Amino acid sequence: MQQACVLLLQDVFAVKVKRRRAAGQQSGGAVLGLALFCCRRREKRLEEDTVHLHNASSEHTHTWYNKLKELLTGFSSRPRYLKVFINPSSHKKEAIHIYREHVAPLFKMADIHTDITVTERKGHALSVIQECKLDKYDGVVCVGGDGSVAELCHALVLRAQLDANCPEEPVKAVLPIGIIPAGSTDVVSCSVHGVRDPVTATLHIVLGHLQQVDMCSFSSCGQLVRFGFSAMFGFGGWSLAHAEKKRWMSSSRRREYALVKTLAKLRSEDCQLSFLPAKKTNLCLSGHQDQDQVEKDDPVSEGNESWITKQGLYLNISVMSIPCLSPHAPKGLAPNTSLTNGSALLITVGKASRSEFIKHLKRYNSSSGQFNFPFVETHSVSAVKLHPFSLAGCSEESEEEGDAKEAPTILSEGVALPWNIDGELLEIESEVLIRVHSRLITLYGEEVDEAESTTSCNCF
Ligand SMILES: Nc1ncnc2c1ncn2[C@@H]1O[C@H](COP(=O)(O)OP(=O)(O)OP(=O)(O)O)[C@@H](O)[C@H]1O
Repeated sequence: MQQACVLLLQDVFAVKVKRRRAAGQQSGGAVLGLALFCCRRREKRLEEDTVHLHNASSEHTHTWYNKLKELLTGFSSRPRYLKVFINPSSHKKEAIHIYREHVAPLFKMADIHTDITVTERKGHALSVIQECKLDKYDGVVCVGGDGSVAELCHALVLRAQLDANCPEEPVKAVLPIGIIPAGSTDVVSCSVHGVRDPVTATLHIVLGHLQQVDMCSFSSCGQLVRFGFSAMFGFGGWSLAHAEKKRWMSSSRRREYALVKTLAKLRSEDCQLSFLPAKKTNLCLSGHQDQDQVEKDDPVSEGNESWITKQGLYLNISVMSIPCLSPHAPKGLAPNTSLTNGSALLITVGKASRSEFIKHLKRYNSSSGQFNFPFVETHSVSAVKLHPFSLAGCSEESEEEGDAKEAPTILSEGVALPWNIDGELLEIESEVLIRVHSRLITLYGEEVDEAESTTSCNCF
């Protein structure tokens, strides 16, 4: 006996008339009914499925076909024409293959037309976005890793700002972005899909699932550096700087090498850190406070803004406006950070011994508790100012346990320090101002609480 099932039209992305055809026959043939191409959910994964409706009457079949087509074109968020960027150099150089194999067939089935650019160098996508006519497209698709995604998101927001002739304030990007993961970590893709899966990502695009997402602006000396989702300073910046020197290694080996090297030369940065607590919810997930840090508890008002300022030695400072989920950190580098609440999670890691710091890092890979250390603080913020001093708590030479607690040594003035902004290395000399901008960009996907964990990090 056949089982009845319910298929929601919102999950259907194409309808075709089925005909009986002889081998090699291109057209005509007796009508057999309809095929509905739809999406099925398996936890966070979206999978393609087909439902067959049998009916030998050509008239009935075409009545159903025309009505279903009309209903499907009524979904206004579904794209018809997409600008696609493919980074052929991402991760294992599989982006073009991933696009051809998993993405293009679904776009074709859903009657989505594409205009494809295979990027040739860093900054290529940015220059195309700056010059092309955007209003003919319904969305942009990025096939690549986090660096490519960050470049495109930055490009679209910058373009919106230029088009609006509004240099002072960020302007919401006019086109949504679909992200087909082809990188090594893919935290932005994981944060809106919950899995690193090109089919899931494509089906979110095809079905027009739109998710608004907060972004940050990063500026220094009054100049915009870029728009992005996350930044790490200290351990995260140095680790990326070490990794970039070994581009010839595979990305997993490079990441492991950089982690080990940065841990061996664990250093803390002497900084003045100011932040603007997010309105209403100033989440302090751990509540722990480093006693050695000089803290001005009373907020200092600048205009209508009340900044809290601290000074001290930090092993790492992260600011993340999205949860940064990945298979390595299923709950995210910034767990419970909503994509749309207009705030970011500030995570500060103060002085700690190497073994304590490793314990903190390892907990990202398991379930929780990564903030339950006396040297870790978290705050929900809407802006952060980070002023590194030329004095740095530095233990570059020694590799003994507890190095990071040693006395600071003096670095020369004007030294540019590494920042990891969305996985891209930026070297910045002076104070950096980070502001969170609510719902600055729209991504194809949805809010998810946790990523599917397919790998475990064996770096330690
Ligand atoms: N043809 C190309 N050759 C070299 N670099 C490119 C090319 N096209 C784009 N890029 C640049 O490569 C950088 C990294 O790209 P991407 O993040 O996609 O790959 P990845 O670094 O291997 O992945 P992940 O960040 O996940 O490790 C981006 O800044 C992008 O601008």
